[in-house]
Amino acid sequence: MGLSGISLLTTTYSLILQHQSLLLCLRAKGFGLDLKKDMEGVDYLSDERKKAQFDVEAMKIAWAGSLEAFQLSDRMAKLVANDPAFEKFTRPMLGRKELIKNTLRKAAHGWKLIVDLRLTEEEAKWLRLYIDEPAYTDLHWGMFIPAIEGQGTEEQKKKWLPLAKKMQIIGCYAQTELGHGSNVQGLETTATFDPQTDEFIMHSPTLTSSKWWPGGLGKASTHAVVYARLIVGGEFHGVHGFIVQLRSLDDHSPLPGVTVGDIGMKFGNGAYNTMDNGVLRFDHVRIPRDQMLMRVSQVTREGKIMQSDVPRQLIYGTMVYVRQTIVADASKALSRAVCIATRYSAIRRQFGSRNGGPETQVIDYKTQQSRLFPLLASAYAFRFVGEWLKWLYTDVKERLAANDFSTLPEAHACTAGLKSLTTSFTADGIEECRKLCGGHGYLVSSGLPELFAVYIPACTYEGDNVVLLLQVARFLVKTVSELGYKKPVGTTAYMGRVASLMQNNCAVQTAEGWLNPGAVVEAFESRAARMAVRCGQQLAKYENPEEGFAELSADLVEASIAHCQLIVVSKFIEKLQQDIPGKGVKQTLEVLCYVYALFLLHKHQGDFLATGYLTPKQASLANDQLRTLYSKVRPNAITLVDSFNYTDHYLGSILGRYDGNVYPKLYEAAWKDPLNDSDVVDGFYEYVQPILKQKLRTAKL
Ligand SMILES: CCCCCCC/C=C/C(=O)SCCNC(=O)CCNC(=O)[C@H](O)C(C)(C)COP(=O)(O)OP(=O)(O)OC[C@H]1O[C@@H](n2cnc3c(N)ncnc32)[C@H](O)[C@@H]1OP(=O)(O)O
Ligand SMILES: Cc1cc2nc3c(=O)[nH]c(=O)nc-3n(C[C@H](O)[C@H](O)[C@H](O)COP(=O)(O)OP(=O)(O)OC[C@H]3O[C@@H](n4cnc5c(N)ncnc54)[C@H](O)[C@@H]3O)c2cc1C
Repeated sequence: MGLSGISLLTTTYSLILQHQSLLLCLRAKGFGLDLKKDMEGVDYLSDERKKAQFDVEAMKIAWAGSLEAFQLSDRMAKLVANDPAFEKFTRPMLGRKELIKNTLRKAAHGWKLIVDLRLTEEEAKWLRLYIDEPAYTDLHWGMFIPAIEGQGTEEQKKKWLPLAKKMQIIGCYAQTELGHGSNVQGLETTATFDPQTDEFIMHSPTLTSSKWWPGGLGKASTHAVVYARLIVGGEFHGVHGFIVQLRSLDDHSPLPGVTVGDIGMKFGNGAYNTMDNGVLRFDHVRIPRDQMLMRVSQVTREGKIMQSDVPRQLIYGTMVYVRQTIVADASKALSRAVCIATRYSAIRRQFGSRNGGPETQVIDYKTQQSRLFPLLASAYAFRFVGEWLKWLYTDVKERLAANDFSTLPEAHACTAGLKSLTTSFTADGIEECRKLCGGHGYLVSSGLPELFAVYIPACTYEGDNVVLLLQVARFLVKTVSELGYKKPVGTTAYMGRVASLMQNNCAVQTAEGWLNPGAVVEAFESRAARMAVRCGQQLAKYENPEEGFAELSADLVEASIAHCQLIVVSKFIEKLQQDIPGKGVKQTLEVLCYVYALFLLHKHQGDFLATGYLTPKQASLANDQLRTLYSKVRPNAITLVDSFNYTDHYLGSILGRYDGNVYPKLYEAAWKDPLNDSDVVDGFYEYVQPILKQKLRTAKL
């Protein structure tokens, strides 16, 4: 089709949209327009794509981490996108029972592909990601298996892992209870050792001890790792994990003494309701002694407690692992929302038409850029910090295997803090992307409402974000208090220069002066160090440190955020010190890195000014530079989101379509809504017509 053909069609559509009643009339009379056929194959974003100042294919590899990682992810994305079994358009319209059945079907189809195509564990992980539907398999692979791997003995791993990895059993992670989630030491479920029979008796003594929330527990799991208070000889010996069979492997019915079910509907349509979060109660259920996970502590046949030289915190190890994966997931969720909002912002036009010419693309408004581009930069920042955190976790895991526990506190603080920082920002960022898309962003077909509904519990699960920042604060306060005699290392190494960070002030004199990694890092280090030291000084005024900690907790949370933002900024800058091939790739990433850092500096300028590191003039220069940076991002915006390499299936958004063919597809989708199956709505004759036909006798009307 030639250009004149396209413009003719576009004009026709706008006329149609303005005169919808006319179209309804045409439809009713059978004059249907084949919108799909007419607009297929046109790339409405091609002009935008031509503006790119970098090699998109090389950027895709930088985003994926390596050529191999890119190829693997791309293969799995296409495998899912081309398989009609993974259709998800109708998901938000399904009732709960249909929804769960549909999810079970997709999970079974996914497993069949994994087996038939002999996919590796890494490929299978990406396949599940692109299926893009929360399911019991997430918890089976993401928590049940890691819990056994991290807390089981060699013998236990040998017995349980092959069964789990062949999916001959399905497991979940049952820790949270109705009465306690954050406070793990407050759990009430008991596991009492019976020396007569060499068994543990699992019991739920109160209503509040009912397990509540575990994903996959409600309907799918046959087994669970259950966290319970270990009681031996009448004494409490801390909370431990136990492998407990819940349902029959023959007919899936709950075993005697086990009460289990789903906890009910959650926020949003579709969304996380594909997951069977469950409730579980035990009535004196007996399990063999060797089903307590015994890497940390062992209970002998005689009922003796033996401690290995492994710290008790390893019982929390699965959470450290999952928090690390959640940081990587934050960049995926944020980049997805940003991809939708960026493409749509280039298609959407409002105001500014001159001499009958086109209106302004909303992406060209500076306000739109100042809201959108920091989110784009954050998606890249989270991608790189996630990559680093994966490295840190792998390193810790190797050390733990060799009984070196020295880096565990740092790993705990980093995973807890970055999980909190990235999920809170991403949840807000998805909602901002919805607003950036105006009214159409509120349509389910934009993909944003479901993405938001699926994503927001990440601020709560795997540790409430405030509770986790308080864990970071404990770590920071400890680091500050030990400065006199212990050299801080890793992410707190900057505290070792606390004296100069407290004294030196920012030297930046011009807006260009902010384009200096050293100046940026020093600003973030000084702010974080000063906030942590200030908290330490305040705490010292309290006789009871716990009381002081509680009293100052809001300030401590802010100090933790400053520390975590410093980590993200530093890791982005470190990434740029590596060799990053491809024309213009490194330069474009540098722009994004400065956008990320200076956006944070602008947003939190109160901290930077209050700690005395910056003058108002320097803060204002940072903001001037930020405006210039937005202009540098603008020509690359579309190709920067193309570099995420998301298929239209994965994005699940009409507004974010690769070809930008938004209006015809939105229009087409509306007619697929079941409400439009008939012209006269079900219920009209019962409830609407009687009102229309009533003869009012009321005097006033
Ligand atoms: C791929 C999967 C898809 C994702 C789907 C999502 C599914 C969701 C699953 C879940 O939500 S599972 C349940 C998650 N639950 C939580 O995250 C609970 C949060 N609470 C806790 O982690 C702990 O209770 C607490 C807040 C850390 C407090 O624990 P406790 O009272 O025992 O400790 P403290 O006295 O505060 O600290 C003692 C000591 O231990 C250190 N520490 C705490 N946690 C860890 C850890 N995970 N690893 C290493 N070390 C840890 C802490 O720093 C203290 O150290 P010191 O100061 O004594 O040196
Ligand atoms: C979708 C979803 C899936 C989940 N999946 C699982 C699962 O598979 N397995 C599992 O075991 N659990 C699961 N959970 C449970 C989850 O881990 C807990 O909900 C989470 O740890 C938070 O605990 P809580 O609900 O007890 O919150 P609470 O601790 O009751 O938090 C309520 C409020 O109190 C505040 N607060 C609590 N303690 C403090 C404190 N010390 N200082 C200051 N403020 C505080 C919090 O900030 C929050 O604002 C899931 C939850 C959700 C929403």
